[in-house]
Amino acid sequence: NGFTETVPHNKNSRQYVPFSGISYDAPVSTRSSSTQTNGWTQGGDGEWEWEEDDPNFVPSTPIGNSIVTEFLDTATATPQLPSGKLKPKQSLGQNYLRDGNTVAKIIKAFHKDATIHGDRQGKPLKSIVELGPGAGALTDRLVDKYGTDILQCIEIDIRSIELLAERYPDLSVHHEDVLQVSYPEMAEKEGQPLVVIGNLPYYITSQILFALADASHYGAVDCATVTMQWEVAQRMVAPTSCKDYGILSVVFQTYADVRCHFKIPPTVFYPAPKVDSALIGLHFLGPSKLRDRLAGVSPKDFRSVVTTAFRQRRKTIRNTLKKIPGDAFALEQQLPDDWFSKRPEQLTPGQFVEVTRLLFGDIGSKNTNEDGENESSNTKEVDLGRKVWRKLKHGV
Ligand SMILES: C[S@@+](CC[C@H](N)C(=O)[O-])C[C@H]1O[C@@H](n2cnc3c(N)ncnc32)[C@H](O)[C@@H]1O
Repeated sequence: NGFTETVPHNKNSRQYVPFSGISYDAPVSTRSSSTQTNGWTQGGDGEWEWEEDDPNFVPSTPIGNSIVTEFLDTATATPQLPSGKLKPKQSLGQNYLRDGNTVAKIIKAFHKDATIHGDRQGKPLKSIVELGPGAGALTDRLVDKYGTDILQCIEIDIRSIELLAERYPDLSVHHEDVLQVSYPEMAEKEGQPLVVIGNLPYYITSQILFALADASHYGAVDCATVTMQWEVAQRMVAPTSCKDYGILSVVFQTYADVRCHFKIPPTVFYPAPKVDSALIGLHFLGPSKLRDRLAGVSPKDFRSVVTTAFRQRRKTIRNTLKKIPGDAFALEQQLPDDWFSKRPEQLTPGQFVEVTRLLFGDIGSKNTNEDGENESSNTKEVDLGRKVWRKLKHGV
């Protein structure tokens, strides 16, 4: 499929063509150059902290009723924030969309993602999930466009639940922590994969994305159109050998086709965050294509290799891989010499898959019964795992 790169017999003789599943709707004008800003911290080993999103994020504007009212006065054609009822809570990452044009652009991009891009072409649009509807900036447009029957929302803030219940009595809004949601169960109930949209709370962006990746093991989520910090978006789409290339790039470029729709300035949010944002479209491959792309390796093993490698960004692959228990002999014998001397950011997602395969073998080869016999040589039957990327404490 153009992604997996197998190691040739003569290990020094082959050209490796990096996979690129990335596309841009619009040219992306700037790349961040700083490694210290925008709410991401970089550890002493050079790796960005991806488990706890955005630890330093502080909304720039003090929060109060008067500001909400002022905003209502000045932004007539924009999403409505009911004065006094829904004061933004920084602790819940509440930066409401206040600009009608941006909402319209997001909905347009979502519609494309949900009906045209990836494998969605020709598939009916039947089950939309909005993450964090808040005061309903996106919800209003979604209800206008698709009605309440095929839309459901997940929101942790009871004030939003009450507000939306008043506004849309027929709309299903689950009062739930988005990190605890079981997407496979939701999709099973719906009888089809979900399409997801959300202006995400930035303090948990990558955890939400990792939960979606796990859900894709079960074909529970087809696509997601979501906002995130510009820096995080850059990491999602970064090509190999770029400074932003890291765990998020390798994982999501393996699991999905990733698209950066457009950049979003802070001014369209209330309160305005200190950072730019981006709208990203993800089309998950689903279990069958993902298994092909993973060339039979287990996502858990893949995770070990990728996270260990990027935890020691400065080290060469040879030194990093010493730390991973696995078939070091097979690796030493078969891995091309020039791969050993590379640093993790120089390995394509496909090369990470190949390194994992050499170290750990494929899922089918490990699936033995008590007598040591192979129970299933067909890797297509093997479960890819329910909690590989999301934290153990999250979800069921
Ligand atoms: C950036 S705001 C977006 C609000 C609205 N969709 C908009 O665009 O104006 C993020 C929303 O996610 C909600 N939220 C934060 N943490 C959440 C969680 N763990 N589970 C569910 N919703 C959460 C917040 O309450 C808030 O409504």
